[in-house]
Amino acid sequence: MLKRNRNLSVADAIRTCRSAFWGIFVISAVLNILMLTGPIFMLQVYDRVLSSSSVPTLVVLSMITLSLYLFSGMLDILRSKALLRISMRVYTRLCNPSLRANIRLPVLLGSKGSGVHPGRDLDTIRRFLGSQGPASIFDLPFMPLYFALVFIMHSALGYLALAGGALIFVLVICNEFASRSPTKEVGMRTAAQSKIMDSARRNSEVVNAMGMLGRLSDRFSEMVEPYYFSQQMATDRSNFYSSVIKLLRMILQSAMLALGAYLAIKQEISGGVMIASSIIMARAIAPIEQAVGQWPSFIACRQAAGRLNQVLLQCDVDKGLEGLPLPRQELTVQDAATSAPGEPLVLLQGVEFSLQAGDGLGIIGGSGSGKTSFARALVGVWPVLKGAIRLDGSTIDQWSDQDRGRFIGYLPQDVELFEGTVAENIARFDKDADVVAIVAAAKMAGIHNLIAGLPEGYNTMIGEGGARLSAGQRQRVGLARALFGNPFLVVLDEPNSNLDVEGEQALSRAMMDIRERGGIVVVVAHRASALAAVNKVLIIQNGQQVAFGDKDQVLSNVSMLSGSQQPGKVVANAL
Ligand SMILES: Nc1ncnc2c1ncn2[C@@H]1O[C@H](COP(=O)(O)OP(=O)(O)OP(=O)(O)O)[C@@H](O)[C@H]1O
Repeated sequence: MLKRNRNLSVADAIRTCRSAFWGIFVISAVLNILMLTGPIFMLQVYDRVLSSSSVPTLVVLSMITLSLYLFSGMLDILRSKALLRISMRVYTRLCNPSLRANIRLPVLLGSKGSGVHPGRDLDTIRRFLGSQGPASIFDLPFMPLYFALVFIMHSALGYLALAGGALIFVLVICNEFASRSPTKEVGMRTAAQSKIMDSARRNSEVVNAMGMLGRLSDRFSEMVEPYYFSQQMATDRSNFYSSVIKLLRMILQSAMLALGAYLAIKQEISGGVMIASSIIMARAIAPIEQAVGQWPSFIACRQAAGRLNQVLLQCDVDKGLEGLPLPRQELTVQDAATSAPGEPLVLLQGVEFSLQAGDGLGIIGGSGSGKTSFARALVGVWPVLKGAIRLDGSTIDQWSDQDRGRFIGYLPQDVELFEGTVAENIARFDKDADVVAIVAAAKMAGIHNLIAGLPEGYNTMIGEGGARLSAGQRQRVGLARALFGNPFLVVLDEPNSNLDVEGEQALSRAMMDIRERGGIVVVVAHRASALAAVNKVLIIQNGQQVAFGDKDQVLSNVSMLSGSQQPGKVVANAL
């Protein structure tokens, strides 16, 4: 069945909790009605109990009030629990798309995406949704209820409450505008700081060996000051508005009491109404005050949601169709040009050739000529700006992510292994991988005996990035990973840079195996030995294709040009 994948947006994920949000809305409605328990109790005590001096009435009223308080306490706990569950559900729904976006970002945006952290943004959203922030937002729609009640008590009290409420509302809007940009700035600066931290940690050996610690710390310190400044500005502004609103609330409450007392003196309202209206007023303003307190996290959540949405949308590039037949016959490159993701500069262009099943291509060229760029375009991680790269007529992006992994094997220049066991790395972390296939890939890469000699064989943990293996071992595990599952197209970028003679022989054998089973192997080479198992050669210089054809012919042409009789030397010259 052909199926189109699509990333979930933050709104989609929140929408899946629609019924839970309705539940919270109903709980909030009941809670807000129950909030009137205190003022009504006070009203009754003043106007009924004191005037009648009836102790039984006081006891009954107290019992009812206590029950209502307990009930509202339970509802409050229920609402907090529901919010926590919603936050976890949204988090779980977006966890995988965010992780995928995180992995795709560098390939799509290059260095431009380095400040974007989908995981961190998702965490910000989760924390806000699980906090009391949404609860205070849910309380806001019930404010008119309190104002209406104050109006019912006396219109003068109602107008005063309304004027106070409007003033506070204006302050909330000012707070929103004042906090928006510093909060955004804080987010950006935090991301920049973690970037430095991450890169220093990743390159810790270089930093320690060459005494770069001090200089990196200085660089980090230079970033701390502006970070503190924006953080301080965001907090200062938010605190300022919270304090002003708090002050206003206190003034308003006393003003309500004063106006109530005046009206009571004039015998327009009772003493109970005077107290109750002041309490209701405080209750009406409480959600605004809470919302202002939660405002920085609300803005941070909204900005994180906006960023995450954009990233999820941008990374929704799995336009492939599941179930498209896998390629088996040919690779065609038509006047292809490529550049690094997110970079405008074209790094390689005018590449044109085609290979049939069973072919092996060696790519040679000087340093920085564009070989790796082409290898990346070939496996679909760098964009094809012009022309096309097709496998059996289809461009790589026409296959779904998952299917692509079934016909592409790639060994990058920096091998990039993952924390896990040798077997997991070879099997590309496929939990259902067949052990026989893992061992077959290892044997093909000539590393089976070496793995068997490790302390726990295939179950040996190799550490972060394969740190517990030697460079040559890493390269061969990477080769086995590229060969795993017998992919149709295997692209190897300088696979022999760390190999000994035995390793190079295993590599040549593996390349021959690929060709014999009807696959296509492409190898980027600096050393002539890597060309032993190929029948075609492509020469790239200065970001352009210089020659393509049968190995012997291309090498002898270059040989004639350079006047050398030895193909090995010719290759070296071509590099
Ligand atoms: N991520 C990147 N962003 C911008 N430019 C890049 C990026 N990666 C490589 N380049 C540039 O692209 C050009 C080709 O680089 P590439 O890595 O393809 O060369 P290469 O032929 O593989 O070199 P080498 O043999 O040294 O590995 C170089 O000029 C390099 O500076």
